[in-house]
Amino acid sequence: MLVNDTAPVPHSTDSLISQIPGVIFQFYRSHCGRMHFPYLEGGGEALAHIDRQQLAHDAGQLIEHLTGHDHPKIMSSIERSARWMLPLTTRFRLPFPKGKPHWIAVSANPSPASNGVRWSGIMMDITDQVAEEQRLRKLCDTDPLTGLPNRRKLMVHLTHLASLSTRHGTPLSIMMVDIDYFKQLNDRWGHLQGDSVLEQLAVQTQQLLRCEDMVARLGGEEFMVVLPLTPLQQCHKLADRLRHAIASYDFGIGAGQVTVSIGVAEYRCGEPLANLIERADQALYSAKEVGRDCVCLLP
Ligand SMILES: Nc1nc2c(ncn2[C@@H]2O[C@H](COP(=O)(O)OP(=O)(O)OP(=O)(O)O)[C@@H](O)[C@H]2O)c(=O)[nH]1
Repeated sequence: MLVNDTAPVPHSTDSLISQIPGVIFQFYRSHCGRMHFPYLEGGGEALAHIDRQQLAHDAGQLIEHLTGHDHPKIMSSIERSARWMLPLTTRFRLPFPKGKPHWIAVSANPSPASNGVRWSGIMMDITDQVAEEQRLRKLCDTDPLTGLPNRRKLMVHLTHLASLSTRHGTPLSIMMVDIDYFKQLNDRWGHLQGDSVLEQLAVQTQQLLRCEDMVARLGGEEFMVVLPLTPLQQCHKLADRLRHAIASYDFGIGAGQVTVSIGVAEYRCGEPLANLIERADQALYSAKEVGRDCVCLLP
């Protein structure tokens, strides 16, 4: 007998809803802040273990126990949606009994109800999608050879630190680090050995820094180190320690074969970042000019 797979199979709405990979809900919040789900139906692994009966009476506990910053984030989304009658669109991590929390996306429309606001909407488990987004973001932000942040990631970070420095008047310094005669090193020892030097240099530099500092590969044999809460003189000392550590390290071709020149500059509150980078570049240029394997600074 032939079966027509494309013909809709008759379903009751309830059995259809129980099979969808997410939940349909109504959520109510009274003017005094009491929250509950008058309606919550559907399927999906992450949402399967939640206590629906409890949520039908009180949703406050579930929301209060959300992971990380999700509680204040979701409360302010609810508040904004209720105040301006705008769609509620957000995502949060739902604790999962075994393993990592699952990411849940919420999309709901508000409407005024007696003594409060009622939202009608859907929740979907988007854990796989978020993992893929994180993987792609890491790919965009990382230098594939050394695993260090790349120029793009560095600029986002530096912009954030510069605005903190301007707001709080705190010091911020950078180092521009460039390997000396890297072309000769490649020519003499081969490109693979050159790559290995870059990788090891990344590790060596990171080991000298505090966890809030960042070292990034700008491209080729050039790196930048960003040091929050660090004035110029302190940055100068650290740069000299780094220069010395590199010069005395054996990168697999004998100690003393790899040296770096370093340009150091300090951020002036409120200036464009391009000016800071330009000064560090000029300082690096001076270090190359005076013979390499040294540190120069420009305040
Ligand atoms: N092995 C390797 N070499 C690279 C990579 N990226 C850039 N280079 C090489 O780095 C060299 C940089 O050469 P230059 O810009 O002339 O600089 P330098 O020889 O270090 O000279 P100074 O900076 O003036 O001391 C070039 O030969 C590039 O091919 C990389 O990812 N791996």
